[in-house]
Amino acid sequence: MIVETFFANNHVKCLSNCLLSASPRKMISQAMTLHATSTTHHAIPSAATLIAYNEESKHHIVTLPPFFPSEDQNYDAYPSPLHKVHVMPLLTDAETDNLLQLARTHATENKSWEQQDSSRHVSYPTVDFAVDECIELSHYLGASGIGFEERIFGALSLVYDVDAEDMSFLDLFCASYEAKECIDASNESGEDRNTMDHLDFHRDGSLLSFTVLLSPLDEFEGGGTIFDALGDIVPDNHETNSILQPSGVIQPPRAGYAVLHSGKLLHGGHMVTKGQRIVLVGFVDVHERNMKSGALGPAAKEWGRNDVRVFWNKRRHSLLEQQQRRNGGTREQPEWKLMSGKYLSKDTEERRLQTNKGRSYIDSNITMPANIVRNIEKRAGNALIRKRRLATEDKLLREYLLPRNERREKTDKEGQFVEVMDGLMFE
Ligand SMILES: O=C(O)CCC(=O)C(=O)O
Ligand SMILES: [Fe+2]
Repeated sequence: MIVETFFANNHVKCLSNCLLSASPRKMISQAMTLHATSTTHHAIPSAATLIAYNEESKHHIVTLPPFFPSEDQNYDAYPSPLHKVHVMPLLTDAETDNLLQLARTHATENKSWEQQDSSRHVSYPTVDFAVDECIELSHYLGASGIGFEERIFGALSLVYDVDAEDMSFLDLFCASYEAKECIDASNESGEDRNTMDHLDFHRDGSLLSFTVLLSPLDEFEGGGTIFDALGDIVPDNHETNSILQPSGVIQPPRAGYAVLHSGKLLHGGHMVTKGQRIVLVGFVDVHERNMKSGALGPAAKEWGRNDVRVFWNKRRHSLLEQQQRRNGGTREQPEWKLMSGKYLSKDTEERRLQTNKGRSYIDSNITMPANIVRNIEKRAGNALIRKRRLATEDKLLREYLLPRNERREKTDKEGQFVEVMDGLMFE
């Protein structure tokens, strides 16, 4: 069923060209409403139905397809602002060049792009440096420079419907991806470099995130931000330079563009196969008054369960391979030794009780019954795991950001704190 709902429902505003120079307030007054059509049911939508584009503002909006059953009355808020990934011009060419120069100089002087930074990003160490480590870069981006914070918060505020004053940076850093060929070449010259050419799928700590491309597109191949939820979308044939590429990769059309998305989407840095891709990445925290409390916990728990299933699946495959090698190529069920009595059928349980060995005793020869193994395998299949993971993600995107009328009042905590500080300092 094709329905005109996507942007008509949410009145997603689109930034106009004045984004590059104007204040957020001016941008709001010039904002435009985009309309697009899309499917709301489960058939995989085509790229054309998911991408809306405004020629004047050069603003692309990609809406993630639904994965959570729409029949559930409690979760009909599809698509929410968080289902959208935005690609738009953010920096002028001159600003992009200046930033790239400053970043390159700092990285070279400090060897910042020669090792992975596991101190700031523990689980997914990226090759980067924090902007506040570089005074020149901080000044250039700051209020007396190009006013980057106001610009990016203004853009995020428009497209995600969150007040800019409720946003703060959790992190802002410059990352470098280098193709393997570069690494090999530099290792030949005796240097010990530990660079990255991609970033695995992950979720950021922040509700909102962005990546600004600093390198010109002709300086690298591959790259882009990859989204699990867009992995099934087949880009239209005639759209060879579409921003949406196969496997769910979003590639901005030129340097200076930003990709804005929710950090809670499963995403990564797509493999750079040639050259170097330099990006400015930001994690933006949003004040909790905007969020449904208790929504993230259950989602994270479910994702954790899925990770365990993925782990089990990997182990099963490696066991299968081992067994295949031993048995000369026959692909048989791996034999699972039972570690817990809970998988035993009643008969076996009775038999075990007769032998008076107690419930916790498992004979080292007892293997998991084949029908149970088949069941577990079915539940651990990669396709099913992905489907469940995406359904959980979709549900979170629908409920996490509260509608405006349900958001809690702004508290004046910061204001009071400043008053006390002033009192202490000036009395
Ligand atoms: O390189 C990109 O486009 C994504 C980077 C990212 O997801 C991150 O650094 O957390
Ligand atoms: Fe990320």
